[in-house]
Parts: sequence; C-alpha cells; structure tokens
Amino acid sequence: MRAAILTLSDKGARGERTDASGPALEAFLKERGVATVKMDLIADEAALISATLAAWADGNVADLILTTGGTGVSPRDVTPEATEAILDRVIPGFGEVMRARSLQKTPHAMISRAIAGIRGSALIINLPGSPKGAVENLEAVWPAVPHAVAKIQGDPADCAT
Ligand SMILES: Nc1nc2c(c(=O)[nH]1)N[C@H]1C(S)=C(S)[C@@H](COP(=O)(O)OP(=O)(O)OC[C@H]3O[C@@H](n4cnc5c(N)ncnc54)[C@H](O)[C@@H]3O)O[C@H]1N2
Ligand SMILES: O=P(O)(O)OP(=O)(O)O
Repeated sequence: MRAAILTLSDKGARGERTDASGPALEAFLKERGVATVKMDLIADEAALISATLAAWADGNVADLILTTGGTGVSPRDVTPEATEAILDRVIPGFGEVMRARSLQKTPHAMISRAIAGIRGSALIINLPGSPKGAVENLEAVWPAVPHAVAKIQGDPADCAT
C-alpha cells in the first residue's frame, strides 16, 4: 500500500506553524510498513483541496490519501466539503467510527466533521488537524484500511471467514 498525506493549514501555509501532523501520520504508517510516497501542505482553500485530491487520485499517486486539518467548525474549515465534492462514493462508517472512538478520548471529538470515501482506486480519509487527533483517528479506522483498499482495487476474495 502506498500512502499520500495532505496537510490543510492556513498557519502552516503562511509559515507560521511547523507541520507536526503530516510527519506524525507518516511515522504511524511507517510503523505499519506503509510507505508515504507524497506529502504536501496547502491552505484551507476548498477549490485547491479538491483539485489536489482529485489530481493525486486520478494520477494514481497513492492507494491511500490522508488529509489532516480543517475538519472542524471554524469559518475556514472546509476539508469535508472539498473532499466530498470529488468523491465517487462516501464510506460513512469511517467517520462514524472515528467520532465514536475519539469520544472516549475527548468530548471535542464530536466537532470533527471528517468523512472518507473513494475516488477511482484511492481511499481518501479526512483526519483532524492536531497531531494527536490525527493519529488517534487513523488508529480508530486502521483495522479496516488494508481490507478496504484491497476491495476498492477489485480484490475478488470472499470476505467471510
Ligand atoms: N481523537 C481525537 N479527535 C479529535 C481531537 C483529538 O484531540 N483527538 N480534537 C478535536 C478537536 S479539538 C477539534 S476542533 C476537531 C476538529 O479539528 P480540525 O480538523 O478542525 O483541526 P484544526 O482546527 O485544523 O487544528 C486544531 C489544532 O491542532 C493544531 N494543529 C493543526 N494543524 C496542525 C499541524 N499541521 N501541525 C501541528 N499542529 C497542528 C493547532 O493547535 C490547531 O489549533 O477534531 C476533534 N477530534
Ligand atoms: O491555521 P490553521 O488552518 O491550521 O487552523 P487553526 O487556526 O485551527 O490552527
């Protein structure tokens, strides 16, 4: 599995904050044997986010595309809308599990509007902006990620065991 990470942060794009979330996710993936083949940081601009995600998915840059940041309710938080605009299919269960599991860590988990879904052969997952929140949310859905990627890419094997 190849992964790509897109950090959404106005402060990061202005050079006012060092991105800790992208590297934290890269480390999480590396520990699980997944190579991060592309990383970028852009501002919370919906059109730019949609265009970047679509280009990465359509260019077969990665099998798994993670975003971090901009999932909340601040005026500039537009990641879920920008993601949904370019998805072929939404996978509601990922958001449901991320919020359910994260509520055991913080009541603020319910503020994240993160979604996940499929474009072409790529699985795209939104994660919150803080390094801790991003890793906790990815950890919550990780047990289903390799199987989801295999199925998205046409694995015909029976799921039942
Ligand atoms: N399992 C968890 N789930 C959630 C957490 C959590 O700690 N654990 N936090 C919750 C909170 S609080 C919010 S609000 C929501 C939505 O978060 P956003 O996606 O909107 O996150 P941002 O506003 O973009 O960032 C929040 C905060 O994190 C720091 N930050 C952001 N980006 C970076 C970065 N690239 N590098 C370092 N630090 C970053 C910064 O202090 C921001 O103010 O999610 C809940 N879910
Ligand atoms: O600058 P950002 O986009 O990282 O947002 P926040 O102000 O929520 O940290």
